[in-house]
Amino acid sequence: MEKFVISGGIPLRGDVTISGAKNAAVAIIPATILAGGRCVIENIPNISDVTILFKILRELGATVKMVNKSTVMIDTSHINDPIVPYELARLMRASYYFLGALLGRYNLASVSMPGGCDLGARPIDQHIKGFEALGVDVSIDHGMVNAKCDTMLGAHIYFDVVSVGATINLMLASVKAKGLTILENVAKEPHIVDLANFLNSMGADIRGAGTDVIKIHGVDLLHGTNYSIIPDQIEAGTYMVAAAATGGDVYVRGVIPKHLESITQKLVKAGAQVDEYDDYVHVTRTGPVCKVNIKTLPHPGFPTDMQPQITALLTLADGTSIVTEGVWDNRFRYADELCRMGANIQVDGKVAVIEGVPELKAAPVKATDLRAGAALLIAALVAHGTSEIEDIHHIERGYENICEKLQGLGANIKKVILPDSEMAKAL
Ligand SMILES: CC(=O)N[C@H]1[C@@H](OP(=O)(O)OP(=O)(O)OC[C@H]2O[C@@H](n3ccc(=O)[nH]c3=O)[C@H](O)[C@@H]2O)O[C@H](CO)[C@@H](O)[C@@H]1O
Ligand SMILES: C=C(OP(=O)(O)O)C(=O)O
Repeated sequence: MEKFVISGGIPLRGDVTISGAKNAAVAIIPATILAGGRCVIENIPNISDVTILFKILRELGATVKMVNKSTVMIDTSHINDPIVPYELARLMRASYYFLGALLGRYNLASVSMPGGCDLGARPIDQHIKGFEALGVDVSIDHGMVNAKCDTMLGAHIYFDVVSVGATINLMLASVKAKGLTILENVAKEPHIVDLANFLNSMGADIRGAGTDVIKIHGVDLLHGTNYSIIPDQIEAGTYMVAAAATGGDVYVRGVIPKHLESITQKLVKAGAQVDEYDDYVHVTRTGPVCKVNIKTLPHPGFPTDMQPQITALLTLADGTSIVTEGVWDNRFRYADELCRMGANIQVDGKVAVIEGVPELKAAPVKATDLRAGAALLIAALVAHGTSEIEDIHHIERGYENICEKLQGLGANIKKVILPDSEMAKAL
C-alpha cells in the first residue's frame, strides 16, 4: 500500500502543466477499435485508468505501443476477442465503452459490469435503452453485459437523464449503424465534443456534439487517424483550487480557459483572482476565503467532479456555504475525513452545509474515491502539520504525477510505500 505524506501550510507557487483529459482519453482509447487500423494519439495522460484500458485492448488482440511519454500508437486491425473480463472491467468505469465500440465494429460485445468511483447508484439503463433502440439484444448474465445484433439500424433516442456514459456509448455504437441516429437530451461535456472530433477524424459523420442533440449519419468504413486529446478540465480545476486554498500564486498551463469558466466563476466568488490567457490561467489569493453556494450540474454547470475539491476550499471560508450535489446520490463520503482535519461540515443527503473554520489541522485520512482524494490533498496542503493520505490508488486513477507536479509548486509532499506492500510484493 502507498500513501502521501504532506507537510502543509506552504502557499503553492510557480507553474504546472495540465495533462490530457482522463474522461476524454478513456472514451477515445476504446473508440480506436472502430478504426480497425492504426491510430496515433497524443496527450495521453499517464494515469492508472489509461494503463488498464491499454491492458484490455492488448487482451482483445490490439497492438499498443507508447511512441513517447504521452503519445501512443494503437493498432486495432487484429482484434480477435469481443469479451472484456471482470478482473479488468471492474477496476474502472469507462471499461463499459468497450460495449459501444465492439458493437459498432462487430455487432457483438460482452463486457463485465464496470467499476469506478463509488458515488451511489450508477445504473446503465440509459445505455441499454439506447442499444436496444438500435436493434441490439442486451442481456445481463452473471455480471456480464452481453449485446448482439445482426444489423444496427439508426434510431431516434431520447435519454431520460443527461448521461455522459450513455451519450458516449451510443455515439460509439451508432457511428457505423445504417441510416441516421438522433440522440436527444445528451451530455455536453468537453470530452463529448472531443470524442466526436476524434471519430470524425476517422471518417465518421457526427454533428451537434456540445449541444443537446447529436446527429450521426452512419458510415460503412472508418480509418486510422492522428489525434491530440484535450487538456483535463478537472485536473486544471484541482490545481486552481489548490492555489486558492493555500493562498498561492500559480500559473496553470496548457488549458482551454473556456472549459474552466464555471470553476473560475466560483473561485472568484470565493475570493481568488483568476486571470485568463490563451492557454493558461493565473490564480492567486491574498484576501480571505469567502462563502459561496454551489450546485453541481451537467456541463456547462459546475462539474460534480470538482465538488469535493471546492468544498475543501470552502471549509476555510469566512461564513457558511451550501454545496448541493445535483448529479450523484452519494458524493459527500469524504466529508467525515475533512472533519477529522477540523472542518465543520453537516451533510444531509445531497446537501452539505459548510461552516468555515479559521484553520485545518493535519491528520491521517483515507481517500474514499478519486476526487475525494484530491479534496483531502488540498486540505492537507493547507493544514499546518503533517497529514498522511491512504488509499491513494484512487487519486492515481485520474491525476498524472500529482506528487511531482505539487513538488514543482513548492509543496512538501512525498509518496511513501508502506512496508506491508513491500512484503506483499516480495511474496
Ligand atoms: C469516465 C467518466 O467520464 N466519468 C464521468 C461520467 O460518469 P458517468 O458517465 O458514469 O456519469 P453519467 O453522466 O452517466 O451519470 C449522470 C447521472 O445519470 C444517472 N444515470 C446514468 C446512466 C444511466 O444509464 N442511468 C442513469 O440514471 C447517474 O446515476 C447519475 O445520476 O460523468 C460523470 C458526471 O459528469 C462524472 O462524475 C464522471 O467523472
Ligand atoms: C467519478 C469519476 O470517475 P469515474 O466515472 O471514472 O469513476 C471522476 O473522474 O471524478
